[in-house]
This record gives sequence, C-alpha cells and structure tokens, in this order.
Amino acid sequence: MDFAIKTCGLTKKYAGRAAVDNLSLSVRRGELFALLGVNGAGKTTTIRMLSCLTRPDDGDAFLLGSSIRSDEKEVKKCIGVSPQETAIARNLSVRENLELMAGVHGIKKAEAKRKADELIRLFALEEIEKQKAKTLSGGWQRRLSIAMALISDPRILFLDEPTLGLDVLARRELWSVIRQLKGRITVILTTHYLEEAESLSDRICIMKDGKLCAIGTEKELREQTGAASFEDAFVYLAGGGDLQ
Ligand SMILES: Nc1ncnc2c1ncn2[C@@H]1O[C@H](COP(=O)(O)OP(=O)(O)OP(=O)(O)O)[C@@H](O)[C@H]1O
Repeated sequence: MDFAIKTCGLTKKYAGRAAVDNLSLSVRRGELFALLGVNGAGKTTTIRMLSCLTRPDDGDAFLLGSSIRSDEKEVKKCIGVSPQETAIARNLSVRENLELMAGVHGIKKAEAKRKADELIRLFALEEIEKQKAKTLSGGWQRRLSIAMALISDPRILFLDEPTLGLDVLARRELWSVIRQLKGRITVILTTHYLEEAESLSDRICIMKDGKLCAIGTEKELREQTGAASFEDAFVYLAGGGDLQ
C-alpha cells in the first residue's frame, strides 16, 4: 500500500497530560481522511505535529516517507495548511494574498502570477480577485485560505475545521470546492460537522482523549457499532459507548 502519511506511536503531552496518545495510523495517497472527535480529543494537536508546527514528545510520523522529526524541510515542501484561524492578510486583495503566499514559498513572479490565475479559476474567485480580504464574508475568506494553502502545489493538504461557523449554504459551497481536490491530493480534514465527514471523506478516524478509538469508512463505522445513523455511531464511539 502506498501511504501518504504513516504515524507510529505519535504522542504529545502538555503538563504531563497526553493531548495525543500513542497514535498510529496510515492515510493512503489521494485519500480524503477526516479526523473527528469531541472538543479536546487531540485533532488540532495531531495536525500541528504532522505539519511540523509542534514537536512530538514521542513517536514519529512519515509524510511521503519523510520523518517529521528528522526531515522537517522535506515535510514542509510537500504540505499545505489551512489553519482554523485563517491566515490571510486582511488589507491585501485576494490576488495579492495568493501572490504573497507564492513569494513566501520562493516562487518567482511570473510563475506566482500563473499559479494565482489557476487558483482564482479553480476556486471561482474571478469576481472578487481585486477585493480586499477583510471585505469578504467568512465563507469566501475560508475559500481564499484554502486556495493559498494550495499555491505551492502541496501533495498533502491539512484543513482544520474548514467550515467552522459558516452558514449552511457557504458550507455546501466549500464542500464542492473540497470535492474538486479529491483524488488529486491527499486531504486531512478536521471537523465537528458529522455530515461533512460523512459527505466528503473516504475514511474517518474518531479520536477520544488523544487516542484513536475507531477508523474506517462511514459505513464500516455504522456497521461496527450496529448504529442506524452515522451520528449514533459517533455518539457510541466518541461518547460513553451507549446506544440509546
Ligand atoms: N498549547 C497547549 N498548551 C496546553 N494544552 C494544550 C495546548 N494545545 C492543546 N492542549 C490541550 O490538548 C488537548 C487536545 O487539544 P486539541 O486542540 O488538539 O483538541 P481538538 O480535538 O482539536 O479540540 P477542538 O475540537 O476543541 O479544536 C486539550 O486538552 C487541550 O486543552
């Protein structure tokens, strides 16, 4: 099996308490993989370790074969991150944000323009490309943030709660943007919206207290718990193991 990500006993502790506890899992190339769990389950800490923003206390993870411990430079070359708090420059336009991010990655001007053109088309940003980012709605800011994370042509993209706080229409629009990426690159998505994981992902990992407590397709997780709906399966797995 050709893995994009393989974690081996990945562990992070804060004040002696494990935020991520001995996490071992594999994500296939081209897979859209969702990390689910209640608040504090360890999803963001996992993404932060995989994107080299936080160093693990124990264990390791390999992204396209490169270790987050010893090959940080290689790992950073192959990833894009759209964090929970969108990291856009509010006073710059949509196009300027994209070109600025290209510059951060050392992409030359002509190439940066070509890449910005391509992403503006892919994310349907044409009509707002000259608009300052601060004037955009939350949904369009998230869309821009994802486009920015793709400017370096990453092979693995991390989306941390991409639709948090968006209205249902903006969320659905963003889903169709995320669907366009399916199969092209590996996407790791964290979300609290169960229907988002259900609708978008190939496989789902449910975390609880920093540990992996279940992994599989939505159907497999339902079958494993004997639940009628995915929500019931999630409540069973991430909650107290009680099916009401
Ligand atoms: N920088 C930090 N310092 C201390 N504790 C932290 C830090 N970051 C995370 N934690 C703790 O680690 C645990 C896991 O947090 P994490 O943010 O990874 O969970 P999460 O699943 O992403 O939660 P949420 O769904 O609320 O975003 C929590 O108990 C949190 O309080």
